[in-house]
Amino acid sequence: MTNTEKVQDIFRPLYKRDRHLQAPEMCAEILDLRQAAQNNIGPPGYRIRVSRYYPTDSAISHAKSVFSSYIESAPESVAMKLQEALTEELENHYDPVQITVDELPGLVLIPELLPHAAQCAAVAEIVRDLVPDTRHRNNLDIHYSMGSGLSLFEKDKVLEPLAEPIYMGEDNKAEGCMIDASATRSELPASITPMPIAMVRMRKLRWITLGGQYNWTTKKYPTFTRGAEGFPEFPARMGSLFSEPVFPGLTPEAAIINFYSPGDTLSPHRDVAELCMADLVSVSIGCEAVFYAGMERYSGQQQQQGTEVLQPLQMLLRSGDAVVMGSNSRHAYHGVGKVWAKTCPDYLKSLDNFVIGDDEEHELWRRYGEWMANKRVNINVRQML
Ligand SMILES: O=C(O)CCC(=O)C(=O)O
Ligand SMILES: [Fe+2]
Repeated sequence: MTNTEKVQDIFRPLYKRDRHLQAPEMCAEILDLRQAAQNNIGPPGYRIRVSRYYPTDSAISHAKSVFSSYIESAPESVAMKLQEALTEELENHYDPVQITVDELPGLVLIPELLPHAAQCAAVAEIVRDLVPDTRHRNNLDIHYSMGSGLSLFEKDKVLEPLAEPIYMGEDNKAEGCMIDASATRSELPASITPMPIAMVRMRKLRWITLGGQYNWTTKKYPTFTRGAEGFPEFPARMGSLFSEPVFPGLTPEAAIINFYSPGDTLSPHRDVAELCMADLVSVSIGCEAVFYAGMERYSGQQQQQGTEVLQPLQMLLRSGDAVVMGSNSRHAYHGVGKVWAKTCPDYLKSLDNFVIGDDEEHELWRRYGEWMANKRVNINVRQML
C-alpha cells in the first residue's frame, strides 16, 4: 500500500462519519476549541496545552491597533458602526489563547482570534474588492468570461462561457492530493452553459487566489518571481491582518480564499508548493466546520516521512478561529469534512445593522449577510519564498 493510500484509508472514515453528523457537539472525538481553552482537556489520545497567544501586553495593543486601522478603511457606510462595535469588543476583553497539541508539534489553534467587527469588514473586502479584481484568479475563470470583474451581488447578471477554455497546464498528480482537490473545489458541469450570478454566489464560486496564483491543476505556483504576472503583490489591506503582530514571522505572499456551502468538503491534502517553511495560516469566517489534521509519527526529533500517519486530530472551527501550521506540522495532511448550515453567527448574518446610509446600501449589506448565513469563508495564507 502506498503512503497516499494509507492516508486515504485513515481519513475516509472521518468524512463518512461527519457527513451525517447533525451537530459537531455530538462527537466526542471532535475537539471544541472554545471548550478546550476553558478546561484544558483534549479528545481521547491527545494531550493539549493552553496558554496566552500574544506574548506581551504590547503585542495585544499593537494587534488592537491593526484591527482598528483595518476597520478604518472599511466602506464609509459601515466604518463608523464597525469601529464602535470593535471598541466595545476589545475593551470588554481581547486576550486570545492558543492551544497546542503534543502529538502535532507546530500546530497552533487560536479560537476567537479575529474580532467580530474585523470579520465583518473582511467579508466586505472579499466580496467588494478581492473577488471582482481580475488579478485574482478563481475556479470559474478558465471557463467563463469575468468581464471587468466578478460582481457577486449584481442583479440579473449571467456569466457567459469563454469560446475556448484557458489552458491551465497538465495535471502532474503531485503527491498530496488524494481525492483531487481541484475537482471537488470547482464542480463544473460537463458542458459549460451560461451561469446565473445567483448560482455562482450560492454554490459555484469555490475559491479565489491572492498574490502568488497557485494553480490547482498543476498544484504549483506559475512563478516565484515577485511582481511577475502570476505573482502580483499581496493585497496590502488584507495582508495587514496576516502579519506581525497578529501572525508574527509570516510575510503574506499568497492566499487561497475558499468558499464553502453546507455539503462542500475539502479532500485531504498537503500544501507543499511553497519554497519556504514559514507558517501556513488559516482563518475561518461564517459557518462552523470540522477540520482534520494528521501527520506522520513524530519521533521526538524528526518527522519520519513515508512512515505511519497518525489518526488525524479532528476539530471544530468557528467564525474567527485561526489555525497555524508551522514547523513539523507545516506539511501535515489536512482537510475539511463538513460545514454545518445555520451556524453562522448573528453579527455576520445581519451585516446591515452596521450601515448608516441610504436604502440601497442597506439592501446590499442585507444581501451580504443573507449570503454569509449559509457560507464558510476560509482565508488560507502562505509565504512562498
Ligand atoms: O478550509 C480550510 O479550513 C482549509 C483550506 C485548505 O486547506 C487550503 O486552502 O489549502
Ligand atoms: Fe490546505
